[in-house]
Amino acid sequence: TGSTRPQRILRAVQKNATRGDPCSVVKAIDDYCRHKEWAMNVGDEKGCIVDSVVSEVKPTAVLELGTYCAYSTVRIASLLSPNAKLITLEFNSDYAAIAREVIAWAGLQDKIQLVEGASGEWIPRLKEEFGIETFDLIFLDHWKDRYLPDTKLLEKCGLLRPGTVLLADNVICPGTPDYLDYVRNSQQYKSKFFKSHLEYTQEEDGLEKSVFLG
Ligand SMILES: O=C(NCCCCCn1ccc2cnccc21)c1cc(-c2ccc(F)cc2)cc(O)c1O
Ligand SMILES: [Mg+2]
Repeated sequence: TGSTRPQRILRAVQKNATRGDPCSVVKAIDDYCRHKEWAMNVGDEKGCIVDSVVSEVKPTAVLELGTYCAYSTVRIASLLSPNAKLITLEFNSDYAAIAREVIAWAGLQDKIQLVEGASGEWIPRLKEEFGIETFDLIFLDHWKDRYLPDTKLLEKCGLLRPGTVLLADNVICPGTPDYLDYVRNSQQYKSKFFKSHLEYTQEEDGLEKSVFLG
């Protein structure tokens, strides 16, 4: 049996990136996925928008929903202050295993906690299991039909505070219409769309940045 796409991405990182150098890990994945085979990383174009939001928010507590091969995990964590922490949730255990190796190659295992499981099951447990009060930044990049229910669950669990930023990938492609409708029409959010393209393609996509107002 052959290798999987995540395994080939990890191999490209181990071949082309420098241990302990997150930027080289990000570049190795982008080069592989742009020139060899497409994969659902947020990618370099949308990644620059993610970078600018992280730099503006300066979060100390970050939640990522959807790790995949840890491309955005590494990209975000590399911008965090020394005491900041990132919790990333991955449902697929094969993806999680690869992600752990990519995170280790980047040398970011002390900043990142990878949790395996479903958002609906884990969000209610985050406060107790990880001593989290509220998150400063949440990156939504998991099942597109879970963005809205999980946002409501995060509200219900008291994991948002006035000023918490939700940054959502793929709001155009594959699309998250019910989530967009909610954050753009709710009095509890100030929402802004960042037009971009689907990773490594010319297809339209974008990120939605929504500030929770409380
Ligand atoms: O599906 C996408 N991502 C989600 C993957 C599965 C997440 C599973 N998961 C992880 C944590 C977690 C916690 N709870 C429950 C489930 C959970 C995705 C797809 C495309 C895409 C694909 C084909 C195409 F033609 C165009 C676009 C592009 C993207 O950028 C994407 O992100
Ligand atoms: Mg995505």
